[in-house]
Amino acid sequence: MTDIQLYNTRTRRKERFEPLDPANLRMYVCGPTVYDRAHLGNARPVVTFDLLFRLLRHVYGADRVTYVRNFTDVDDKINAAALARKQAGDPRPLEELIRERTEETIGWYHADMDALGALRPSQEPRATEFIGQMIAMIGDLIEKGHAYAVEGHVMFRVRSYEDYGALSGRSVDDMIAGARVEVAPFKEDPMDFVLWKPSDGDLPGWDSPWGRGRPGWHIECSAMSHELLGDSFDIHGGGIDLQFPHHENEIAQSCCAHPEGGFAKVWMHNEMLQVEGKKMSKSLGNFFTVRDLLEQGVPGEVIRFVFLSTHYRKPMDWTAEKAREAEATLRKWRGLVAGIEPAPSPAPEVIDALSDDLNTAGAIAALHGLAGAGDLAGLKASAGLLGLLGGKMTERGGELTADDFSEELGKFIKLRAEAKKAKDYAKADRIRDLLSRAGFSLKDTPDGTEVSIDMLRLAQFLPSSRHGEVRVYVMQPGTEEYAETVSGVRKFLRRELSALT
Ligand SMILES: Nc1ncnc2c1ncn2[C@@H]1O[C@H](COP(=O)(O)OP(=O)(O)OP(=O)(O)O)[C@@H](O)[C@H]1O
Ligand SMILES: [Zn+2]
Repeated sequence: MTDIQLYNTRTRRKERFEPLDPANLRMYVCGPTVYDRAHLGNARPVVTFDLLFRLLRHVYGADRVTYVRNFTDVDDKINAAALARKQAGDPRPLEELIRERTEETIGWYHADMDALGALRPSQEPRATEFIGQMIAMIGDLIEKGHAYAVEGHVMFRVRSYEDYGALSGRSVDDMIAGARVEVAPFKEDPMDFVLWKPSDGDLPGWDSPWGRGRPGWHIECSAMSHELLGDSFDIHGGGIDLQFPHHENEIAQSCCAHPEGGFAKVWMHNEMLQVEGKKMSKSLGNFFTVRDLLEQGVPGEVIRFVFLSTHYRKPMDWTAEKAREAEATLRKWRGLVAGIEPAPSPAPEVIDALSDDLNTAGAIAALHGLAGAGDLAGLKASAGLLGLLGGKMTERGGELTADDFSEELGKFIKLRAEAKKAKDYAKADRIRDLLSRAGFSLKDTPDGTEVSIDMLRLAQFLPSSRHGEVRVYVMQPGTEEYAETVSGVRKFLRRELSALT
């Protein structure tokens, strides 16, 4: 059995990983609050823990690893986003706007993370589906003296848990000094944090022994991980920004509610994606989204490769130069392995590197070694373990060109020219607009009208879900999607043509 070493934030050293139950490995990773598109920083834990998931599946067996990553779909940021829409004049009830917002965001998240080659976790629980378990856990904490109800709130009594701060290696008093703790008159102690809070008006709320309200953020993860993974599980992950207070609070809640279990054995944290030395974050406004990059034509596989080039515990920047180098390497390797059957197993040096606390830079160096030595079957199998070179080619959009529709487009251009000549500018504009809806833009030049095609617009325009936003980047001539896209667009153009004439 391969020996896996992982750095445990809690003990602050690399440890030999020993599963609690080798037949049932369990990992929980804090997922996104679904109120907006994921920024590039949010993708870093996804790629990091996807890689760990793949490694564990390889070493222990694919059906022996359970990976849970939650969606936080009840949160004040979501409420604020929905409220903004309502204030902008949307007549629908807030509840409906909230649901629409979270559904939409989860769809975006899946599409973007799929594009990075991340496997879907085994389970993706939504907080709103586990409110009952949260209420039960909070009730239990009150009974055990670790929490108190006050003014419609339930607060966790931090001083009741002796080991509070162990994960960060700091005392409660140091943490108070360094943190922005919310002062509320009803708190027994400034460190106490919210387990439950009242909801008034049309804010989302559930009935509870403490009145109509909603859970605090931290209790969500404690309740969901307990429900799905039990009192003790192997690995808990997330970004280092969550270490305090979120993970300290999760530990306090879970260990006080279930003192018989050990909660998470290994704590793993990815470092931050930075912009000029600062964490990329929504609140600082220094972010761009995964979707922005995909739209610029950067293949998801390139984004993944750039992440993997830096060790997950080191801060990193995104640069266009890194993306260019990654793309050149991937293209070269794809050229080499085309048509080659992958070896039955990844190369030992690649497995060894990954097993050393996910030494991805070492693994990539080993891939270069395999390519250099001409071991192409080994290269293909080993790259697969890193989630690279698999499946379809992640080509830039653009294989599909306006030439594919030259017959139909020619007719539109002719009709538009005729309309202009007859001074029917409304009709000429209508033709331009309907083409632009499908992603075609027209440019008049002295030599005639040039047509260019915006792949993303085109993919979004097509109604079928097979043509989701991501697909377009993986479309190649000769594939089924390609043929479907061409015929879908052609149908639309013909229908509009016959309506015009
Ligand atoms: N710049 C970053 N680099 C790496 N990981 C990050 C970064 N920003 C957030 N994360 C991680 O992304 C995951 C999702 O976090 P969450 O949804 O709470 O982010 P957010 O609140 O939208 O982001 P922000 O911190 O920008 O407000 C968490 O695991 C978090 O640690
Ligand atoms: Zn969490």
